[in-house]
Amino acid sequence: MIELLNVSKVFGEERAVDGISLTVASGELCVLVGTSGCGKSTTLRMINRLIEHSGGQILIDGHQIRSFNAQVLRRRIGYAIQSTGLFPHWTVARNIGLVPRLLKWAPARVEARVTELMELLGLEPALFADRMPAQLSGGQAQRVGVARALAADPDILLMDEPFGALDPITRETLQDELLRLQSRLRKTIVFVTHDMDEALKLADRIVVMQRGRIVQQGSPQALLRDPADDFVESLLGGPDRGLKQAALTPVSALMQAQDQDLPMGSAASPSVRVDDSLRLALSLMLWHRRERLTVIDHTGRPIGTLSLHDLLGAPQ
Ligand SMILES: Nc1ncnc2c1ncn2[C@@H]1O[C@H](COP(=O)(O)OP(=O)(O)OP(=O)(O)O)[C@@H](O)[C@H]1O
Repeated sequence: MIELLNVSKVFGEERAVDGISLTVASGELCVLVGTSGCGKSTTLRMINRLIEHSGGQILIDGHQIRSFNAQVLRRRIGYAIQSTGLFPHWTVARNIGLVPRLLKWAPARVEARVTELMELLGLEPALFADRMPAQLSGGQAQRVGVARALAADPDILLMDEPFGALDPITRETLQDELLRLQSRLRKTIVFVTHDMDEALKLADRIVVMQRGRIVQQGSPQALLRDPADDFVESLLGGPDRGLKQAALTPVSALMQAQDQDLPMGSAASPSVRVDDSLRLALSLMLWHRRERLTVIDHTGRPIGTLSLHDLLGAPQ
């Protein structure tokens, strides 16, 4: 668990972070979001003491971070950044094994861990272990950066715009992989982005910052339902909010199950999977000009229907 209690950071005359309080529970994925210069990266970097806080307290599992040696603390916390920070003259394998080597793991254990992580991140070891960072695409380099952050199996992961420089498709793939990894590893993650769609997709909890302060925090659904002010509402996309909310809700939330003896779509009627989003369902209705879709399970078996009427009746 990470706790920030009334934390500030002053650079010269500027209060980059101005008295923020925040608790990130174990296993939670917390996303800090806000416009450029609002203090997101500074907040993140205070947690692993790359930047020392000027006021307040930061605790990890109940202990003040200042009670730890800064280097020891940093080796306990994974850190992935947009520019990857890979050493250009080291191979991929050597880059990933950095922290375990610093922790003096036996070479065979480091090697096994590097191979395990490369497989976990979809980087075939035989193909990539001996490559240099310059021989990687942006997406592959980001995977290496994430693998390196996970190398010593830290409980806490700090991620600063890790997918920021990627094309939308690669970015989405890596977001999906992060969610898949997180469902398995349950790390405590603080993730910084200025992209609200990324925040809505990834976060258990979103923390919106503005000029060094927290203006709102809550689940993606809670923010969409009830933005605290015009700033949060505009970050959330203003009138696009309805679609963003639909993107977060699965078809299963509103479908009418078949066993309720409701009229099914015809065999030729367009179908949507039960775990697809309501946004996709709406898009299919618009595309096919139909007010009703057949809902199928992952085997393709029809299990219910979803109508436009059901969609419009969705609770806010
Ligand atoms: N080392 C530093 N020295 C002086 N001022 C700094 C330093 N680091 C950050 N700042 C200032 O602190 C403020 C917050 O910066 P920070 O990098 O935390 O913002 P951010 O929300 O992460 O922005 P971005 O999305 O553009 O990265 C900015 O005004 C920045 O200029």
